[in-house]
Amino acid sequence: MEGVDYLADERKKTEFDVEEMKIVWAGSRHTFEVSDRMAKLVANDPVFRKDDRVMLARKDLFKNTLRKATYAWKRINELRLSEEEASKLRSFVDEPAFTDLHWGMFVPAIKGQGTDEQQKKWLPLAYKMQIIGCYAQTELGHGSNVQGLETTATFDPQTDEFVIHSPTLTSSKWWPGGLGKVSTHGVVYARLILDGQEHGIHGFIVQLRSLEDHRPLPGITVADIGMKFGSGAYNTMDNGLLRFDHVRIPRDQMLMRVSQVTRDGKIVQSDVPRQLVYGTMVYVRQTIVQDASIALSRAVCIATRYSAVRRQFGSSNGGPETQVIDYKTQQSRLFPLLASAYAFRFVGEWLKWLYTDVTQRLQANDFSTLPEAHACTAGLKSLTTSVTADGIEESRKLCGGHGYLASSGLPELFAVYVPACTYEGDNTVLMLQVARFLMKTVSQLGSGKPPVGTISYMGRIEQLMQCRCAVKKAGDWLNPNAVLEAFEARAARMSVSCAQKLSKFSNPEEGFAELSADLVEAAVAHCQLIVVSKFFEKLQQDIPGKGVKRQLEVLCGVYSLHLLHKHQGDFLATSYITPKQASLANDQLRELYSQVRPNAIALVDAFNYTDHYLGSILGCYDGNVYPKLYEAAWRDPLNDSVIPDGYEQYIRPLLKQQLRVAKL
Ligand SMILES: Cc1cc2nc3c(=O)[nH]c(=O)nc-3n(C[C@H](O)[C@H](O)[C@H](O)COP(=O)(O)OP(=O)(O)OC[C@H]3O[C@@H](n4cnc5c(N)ncnc54)[C@H](O)[C@@H]3O)c2cc1C
Repeated sequence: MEGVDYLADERKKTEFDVEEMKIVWAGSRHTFEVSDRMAKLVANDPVFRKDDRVMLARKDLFKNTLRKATYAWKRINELRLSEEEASKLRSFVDEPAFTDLHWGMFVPAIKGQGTDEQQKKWLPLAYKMQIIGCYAQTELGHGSNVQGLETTATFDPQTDEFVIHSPTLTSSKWWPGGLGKVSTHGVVYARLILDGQEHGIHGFIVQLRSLEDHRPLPGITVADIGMKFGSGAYNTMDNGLLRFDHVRIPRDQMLMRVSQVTRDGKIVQSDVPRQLVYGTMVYVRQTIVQDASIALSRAVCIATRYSAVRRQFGSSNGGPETQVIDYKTQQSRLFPLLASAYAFRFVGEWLKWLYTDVTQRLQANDFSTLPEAHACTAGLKSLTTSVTADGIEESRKLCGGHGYLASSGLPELFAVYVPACTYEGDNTVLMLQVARFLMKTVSQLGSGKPPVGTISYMGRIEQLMQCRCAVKKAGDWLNPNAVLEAFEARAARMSVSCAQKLSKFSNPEEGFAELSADLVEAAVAHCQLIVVSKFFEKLQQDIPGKGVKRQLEVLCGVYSLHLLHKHQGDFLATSYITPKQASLANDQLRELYSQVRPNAIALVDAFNYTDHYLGSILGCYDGNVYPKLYEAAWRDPLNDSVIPDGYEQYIRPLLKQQLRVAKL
């Protein structure tokens, strides 16, 4: 039945002001209004339809993406949208496309690494999309280890040019999004060679295709790298391969904000500090953390709504069966993910602030907080994307068999999201960077240089090594100080334990390699502490709206206590808590699940996602799941005919025992 809200009873149970929670989730009333307007604009425009995406063959899929991206650009111009509105509109189109790399990597690379003249020359062209750019760093044989890249940029003083060359097969650029079929230009990373001497990896703006007929320029071989994981998903993107055969570019196309090559082929450092480049990295990683909260909240919204619709067992006297959301096992899998989505939203918001703070400090030549900010963004990128990828898959399982249908939206969401664990830094490699920072911090304790920002708890190391948990009853775990101290003591003790083990090795690098798995665990503990503490900080703000703050307190409790329960081995092994206190934490966690239950639907409604954006029959707002699943099945191309194509050729000969004469 159209217009009936099958989740209305659930919505009546809500104990807080959902409209106010929408503002909290969006970050501000202004952001909420912009998002709401852009989401509806996209949802109501048939060009942005995406329910057929998983069934399209690659070429049709790609052409359709080109159409959507170009049409979106047309609408952005027609409606004179601001940068904020345009970026929201693109995100609600919800389809990976060359534009993501153009706006997300190519433009920021020129802004961050180009001189003022270079920015003046290239940015206006990029802003109007008169050129389309990609970010070409990774090679077939080299990804995480950027210093191992093989592409060369050799300066030719005779012609005042760089010669860009791919000396081996493994030096072929491999993966850059937008490169395969669309980009006209790329920021290409290559090994700088001056007078036979190597000078490290630098970025170069290289034109790849003709602006007249789109053909690759002489010396350039470029193509798509082929189908990727899943249907639809990231296959809308033309990730590409690229080889250079002695391609010449003018000297002024090396990005020279930090290092410059002079006319006579000398390298000089500009007065711009090298550390400025890290500012861009902090920016990109904070957007990844924001995206993690969005992807996780989408999956959780689908799983929560469907869990309230789906019923199994427990019928008495012919009454309805039990809603699966009422099973404690379902709650213990689902509600921590719901709480994580909110936790990541708030830590992402804080990272945005951190980026502004870092930028201002860099401009004032203050680099003191940079190592901490760098470690913190690397760690949070790694933590939030890993949890989100696993959380989307868990949400799929929470939807039982129907979660496996493409129309649930979850398989495609997983396939499109999971590479976030790899790009912009492999998650394990990033956690190892955090671990290095932690080990350095521990080694400097007592040197008179107090740890700052998210690592400042290490300044209280003596207290954190000795203190014991004071919890006596389950309710004591609601005290933020008790929870924070538990996470601080665990993180500090794990780091110190690693440092002690490391000190036994005569060669520290060998020790680091040997202990790397333990070091990653210590880094994860540190990053979980950051998320927990930022959630508590959020709760200290003035949060208006009936019952809104109360719900967030419950979610914060769920987030922290589920981590404590899941990692209780760490907390017990570091002797901060006793088995009895671990058990009390779990009792409190169960109690919190009961408090989330009546509000679960409203908590996912607060994300304010349109049915178009969710792209899931199981997650639709009205909960009218079954008729929609039934209708969707009939729309599958296999159901175009009752008798399938291939019946005469294969099924009939099989059934009639005529395989010897069949044309197979
Ligand atoms: C969808 C997608 C889009 C991409 N887009 C772009 C793009 O636009 N531009 C671009 O330049 N690149 C792009 N990339 C490439 C991406 O940045 C790299 O894949 C990424 O940096 C990881 O590098 P890798 O593939 O070499 O992995 P590897 O480093 O080879 O990882 C393989 C395994 O080795 C482990 N490992 C590696 N080093 C260490 C170590 N020191 N210690 C312990 N373990 C280690 C990793 O944890 C992993 O388990 C994209 C990749 C994907 C999947």
